[in-house]
Amino acid sequence: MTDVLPWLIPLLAVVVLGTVAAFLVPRARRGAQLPPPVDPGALMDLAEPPVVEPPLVEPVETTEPPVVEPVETPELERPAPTAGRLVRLRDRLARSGSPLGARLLAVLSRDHLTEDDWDELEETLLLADVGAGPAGELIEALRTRVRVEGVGDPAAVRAMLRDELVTLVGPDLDRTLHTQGAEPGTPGVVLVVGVNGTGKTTTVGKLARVLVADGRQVVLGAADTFRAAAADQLQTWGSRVGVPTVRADRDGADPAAVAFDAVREGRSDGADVVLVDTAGRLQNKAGLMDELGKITRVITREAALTEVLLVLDATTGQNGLQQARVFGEVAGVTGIVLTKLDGTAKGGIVVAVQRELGVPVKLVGLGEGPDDLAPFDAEQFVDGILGG
Ligand SMILES: Nc1nc2c(ncn2[C@@H]2O[C@H](COP(=O)(O)OP(=O)(O)OP(=O)(O)O)[C@@H](O)[C@H]2O)c(=O)[nH]1
Repeated sequence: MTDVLPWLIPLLAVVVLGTVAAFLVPRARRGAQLPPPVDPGALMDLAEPPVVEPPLVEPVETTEPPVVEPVETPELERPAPTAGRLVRLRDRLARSGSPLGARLLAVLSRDHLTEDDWDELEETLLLADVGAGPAGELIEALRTRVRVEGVGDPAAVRAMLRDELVTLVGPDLDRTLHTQGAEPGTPGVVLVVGVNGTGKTTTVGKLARVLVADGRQVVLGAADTFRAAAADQLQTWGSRVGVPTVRADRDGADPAAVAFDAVREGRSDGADVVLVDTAGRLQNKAGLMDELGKITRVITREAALTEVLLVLDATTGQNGLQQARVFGEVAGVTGIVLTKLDGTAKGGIVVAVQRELGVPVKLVGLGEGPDDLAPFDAEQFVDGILGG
């Protein structure tokens, strides 16, 4: 036994070591296997949402100072003189195809006027928006004169019709635009109101030119803070003739505050007239109409309102009368501006609206050109309609 021991011990050691190795090597191989790849989506579901760092914004190095473009001062325009504007523009009335004059003359020139002829005359007047009352009055006046004077040569018929139309339009109405300050040291203040799109901003711009042409110093107030582009539009009108515009520093600002600032600015600048443009409003929108009342009240803290102009679109016909009525109540309208008379055969609205409101038409818009606004005059207007 002792002889076997010296080689038996190493043999046992080899056997033990082999067994241990056989056991350990496969485990080591398994442990070395990589776990299957982890789906990042699955982790995202379980883990806290990652904190997303904002991307680093590289500071932009400016090597050159920014280029400041010089502000170009536009060359000031010289508006057309006020006198004679309606004469200059009156062919627009005739050209706009105002068939009123031509048709009235054609019927009146017939040899023997029958009842049908008189009906036709009345219908022509109604189609031109003269209104039933004034149309009836005109027919009566013409009937009387035809009975007395007879229907003679075309020139006499024309003169007769002209007379009666001028009477209907109102040659004696005071159409003065009140732009003188109510007290010494205060500017005249003209507030311009009306429904959307009738031409208020355009009218304020054109009116500024009329006043500049007459040598007056004007300030504009952009109290239409409702339509974003209105203040820009107004400012453009003003800058063309060197007239400053007071405007809000943000959209939707309080229009009464802008109106107030404009009047204050006009006063401190020693301006002659402040023209205040307002947002278009529907006559049935109570909030906007209240706002108009507020604008009026606030302005008068600084200076008296000398004129409230209601801008009416002549092409809207009888609908304009309804507007006129409501604005008359809320804003105390003192004068009417009839725009777009160049685009309508409904010149008779001049008569109808004056009757409806008891307020004279003071200005008429006869085109989109900057000087296509004219002080209204009954005789020149009728001559325009009759194409004479
Ligand atoms: N043909 C013609 N177009 C006119 C006349 N007056 C104004 N317009 C046009 O009418 C459109 C509306 O004019 P605006 O001055 O913007 O009207 P607004 O009343 O200020 O409009 P809101 O601010 O939206 O209420 C413009 O395209 C003007 O050029 C006119 O006498 N004749």
